[in-house]
Amino acid sequence: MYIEKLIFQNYRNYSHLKINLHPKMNIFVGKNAQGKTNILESVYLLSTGKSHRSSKDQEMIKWDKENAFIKGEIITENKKKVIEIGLSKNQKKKIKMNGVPLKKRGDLLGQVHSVLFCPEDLKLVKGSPNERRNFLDQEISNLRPRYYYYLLEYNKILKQRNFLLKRIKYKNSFKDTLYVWDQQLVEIGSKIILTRIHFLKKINEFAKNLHTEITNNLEQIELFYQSTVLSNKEDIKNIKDVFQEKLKKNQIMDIQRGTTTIGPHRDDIKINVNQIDIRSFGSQGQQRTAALSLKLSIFELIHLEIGEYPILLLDDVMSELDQNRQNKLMDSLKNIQSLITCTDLNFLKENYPIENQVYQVKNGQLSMFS
Ligand SMILES: Nc1ncnc2c1ncn2[C@@H]1O[C@H](COP(=O)(O)OP(=O)(O)OP(=O)(O)O)[C@@H](O)[C@H]1O
Repeated sequence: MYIEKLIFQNYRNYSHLKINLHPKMNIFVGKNAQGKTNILESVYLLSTGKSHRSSKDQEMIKWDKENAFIKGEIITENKKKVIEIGLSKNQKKKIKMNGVPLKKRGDLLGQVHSVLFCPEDLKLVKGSPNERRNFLDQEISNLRPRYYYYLLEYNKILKQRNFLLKRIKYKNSFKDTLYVWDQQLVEIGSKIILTRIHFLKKINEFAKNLHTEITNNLEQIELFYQSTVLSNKEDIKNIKDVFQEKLKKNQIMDIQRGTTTIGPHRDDIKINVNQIDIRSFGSQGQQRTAALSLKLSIFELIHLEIGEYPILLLDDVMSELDQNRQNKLMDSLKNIQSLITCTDLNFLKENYPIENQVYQVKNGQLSMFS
């Protein structure tokens, strides 16, 4: 799939922008803080309904304006999908697909696929378990939109259970109703755990091959789902039984702490390289390469599942790679659409055909690079 046209109004540092994108490589070059990442962010927004770096939609509205508008025309399976997003300082975000308003952000998931690589990806390996859970949840939701609704439901139940736990501390009779929330938590939480386990197994297969290729056979990667609801049998009934049992076992502790101490909201992904946990023991280079393998695996998995390559967004990553890895990456971009940001064009091989594909970005304005 590829994005054919992008239109902005009062989005970030852009007043107006209208560009036709190349179906293959598009390069955005410019100094720092000119608006290069903002372009990639808009494509991420059109595919997920949210920013990859701001939790508040309003932050994407141009500072002195009340509303922003972002529109993308995407070609997928030879059909055109038009996605429009309207942001407002005092209203909820509005999303339309082919002119029809979508009721929820979840309805947009699975329509347009993009994979973003950015310097912050290192957090995937180095950061807290929350980073890895969010990564997994986001990627699963894009490919299995129903999962997104499981998550919403789970978080709602979890909030209610935690609220009740805090009340039990002061009035013990509330304990009688705890089982209602436990049952619901187990029901939906087990589905989340099982979906994550299956998804991670698929990513693991891709990651193993990609990682040995990227590291010239020097390193082997292995991903494991680390669950607080440990269950050695990966079937739904078994996970439910263990989850229920553990909730009961941890009840006193949960009441004391006023929070639910086990469940998918506390799980993690373990990343081993050459059988060593690289979160704690890996070098920065190893961690970076592992993050790259993880993202590339998602890219391949999307291709396998939907039969089309997603749009690739590379935010300032070329400068992080050595010559060999840059060349490898450039070669793999031949048949897909990519949007690449950079501060110089040193990574381009001399004979690389880049006519009409390089834009100069300066203070929220685009011009063809000459
Ligand atoms: N809501 C907003 N309204 C107006 N300008 C904004 C808004 N949000 C961010 N900006 C501006 O956008 C610019 C940053 O854009 P962006 O993150 O795309 O930079 P960049 O070109 O990718 O830079 P770098 O190479 O440093 O990553 C900054 O000048 C910032 O002040």
